[in-house]
Amino acid sequence: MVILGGGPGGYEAALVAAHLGGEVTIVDRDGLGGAAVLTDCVPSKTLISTADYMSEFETAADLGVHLEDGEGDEVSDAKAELAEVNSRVKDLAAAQSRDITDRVEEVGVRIVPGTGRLVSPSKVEATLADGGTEMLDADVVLIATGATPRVMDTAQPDGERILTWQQIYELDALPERLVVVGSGVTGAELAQAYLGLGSDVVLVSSRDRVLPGEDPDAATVIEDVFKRRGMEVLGRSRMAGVERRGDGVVVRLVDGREVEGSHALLAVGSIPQTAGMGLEEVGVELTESGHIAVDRVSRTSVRGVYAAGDCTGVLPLASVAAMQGRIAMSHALGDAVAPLNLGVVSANIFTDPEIATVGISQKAIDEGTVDADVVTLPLSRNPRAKMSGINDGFVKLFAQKGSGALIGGVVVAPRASELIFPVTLAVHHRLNVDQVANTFTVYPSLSGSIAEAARRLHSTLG
Ligand SMILES: Cc1cc2nc3c(=O)[nH]c(=O)nc-3n(C[C@H](O)[C@H](O)[C@H](O)COP(=O)(O)OP(=O)(O)OC[C@H]3O[C@@H](n4cnc5c(N)ncnc54)[C@H](O)[C@@H]3O)c2cc1C
Ligand SMILES: NC(=O)c1ccc[n+]([C@@H]2O[C@H](COP(=O)([O-])OP(=O)(O)OC[C@H]3O[C@@H](n4cnc5c(N)ncnc54)[C@H](O)[C@@H]3O)[C@@H](O)[C@H]2O)c1
Repeated sequence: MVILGGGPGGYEAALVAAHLGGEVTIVDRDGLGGAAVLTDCVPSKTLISTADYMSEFETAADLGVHLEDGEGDEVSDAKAELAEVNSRVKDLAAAQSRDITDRVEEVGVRIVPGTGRLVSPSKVEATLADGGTEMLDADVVLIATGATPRVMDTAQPDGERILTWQQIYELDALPERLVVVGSGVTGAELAQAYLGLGSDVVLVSSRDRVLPGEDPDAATVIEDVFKRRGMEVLGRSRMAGVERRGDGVVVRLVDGREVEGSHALLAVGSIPQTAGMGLEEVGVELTESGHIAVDRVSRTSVRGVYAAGDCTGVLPLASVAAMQGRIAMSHALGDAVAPLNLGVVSANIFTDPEIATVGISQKAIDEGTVDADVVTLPLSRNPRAKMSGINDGFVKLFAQKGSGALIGGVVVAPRASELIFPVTLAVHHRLNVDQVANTFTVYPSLSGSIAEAARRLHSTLG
């Protein structure tokens, strides 16, 4: 088995293939763990952990805690040393990459540092990082080369003041005024992170509201929190371009307005890394957007060539990339395999509060493609939330009409990423609302609201 790309799609596949007895080689350009570990998921969540920690100081007084400086004067703010924060982020990412390298090497996987391209369905040429090339024979090839930030001709990153999300960890001082362009998940998460760290932040959002692809109630909560904490959110504002001016940057909008800042962060989406790799020459079908077309067991249009992760555009999450990679290897090696089921994927947006989702969406219900009952409980009525000073957030559950099977849910809360698991378990195993409602929860706990929402849905049955 030859795997191109050592991100979650590639390395998780390698582990499964090795356990199933395959002889596995990974060709990887940037380091194991991929963009997920080195520049995207892991660094952003580590940065956000520092920002979250700092926002605890802002609400400390509400819980009766007053912070003093050395002279006994009350202070309400902590200060982030960005150089220290970024050095922790990069060390942590590098350590995680090393851990993954050790894990795959322990099970006998060979790692070839370099760039791979397909010569035929059974041959991969690796241009080696330390010079030269190597031809690798393969019974099975897995392409897991990920995606890279989309860059516009009129908005070229310079790595100093005009930055992609992969370049921000080189900053050694906090941007005074950061203009974040794009209010998808990447833009929203990082805009709030820098706000929490102490920057002035302007969020340029091309749509009516932030997080356009997400649950509208959840996005409304987040936009309100952003504004309340002092972020300037420019709705219906599309960037035309960005340039350096004096000591700062100017983001030009298509309607002629200009937004000035000390730095700009571009978060306007990603493009798949599928060009120049011999894919089309070998007959691998690409979609219009340049993604590799795959089925639910990760097969491409060419026998023996599989693809997983962001290069497929199925659902750009590390967890989905890993699952696609594992499925590909199990399928190729003849092990039992269940096709990918996107209906049970749980995802989380690491804003404060977090937004976690699983299963069907509010949009599917509103559009009439799913017939479901909905109950939403604000967290402000939950006893544990009151004790902890949590005012924003809710639990929303979707139950299939008639059967009462739980088919989806949204949790907006601190650590919603942890709270969504019982809902995911219920959706995955098609538990009905009564089974969830009659399960013990700790008193007092935020998860009590999940059981309570299920209890309310009981009244809609039959
Ligand atoms: C800012 C940000 C935050 C995110 N946060 C989360 C999160 O919290 N949770 C989550 O689930 N997802 C998150 N994601 C999404 C997640 O990072 C991706 O879905 C994930 O990285 C996809 O994994 P992958 O294996 O497909 O590719 P990648 O992680 O991109 O890895 C691909 C690897 O392939 C290598 N490569 C590319 N071309 C070649 C070639 N020709 N030859 C050899 N090697 C090659 C690259 O160097 C890289 O090492 C985030 C994304 C962004 C942008
Ligand atoms: N916590 C997580 O799991 C996490 C975090 C980040 C990203 N991701 C994954 O990556 C995917 C992509 O997210 P993303 O936010 O990087 O990209 P995206 O494509 O979802 O969002 C980009 C946003 O930029 C806007 N945009 C594009 N051009 C613009 C312009 N000229 N001016 C202003 N706005 C413009 C788009 O309208 C869009 O809303 C997510 O759907 C998610 O699957 C996951």
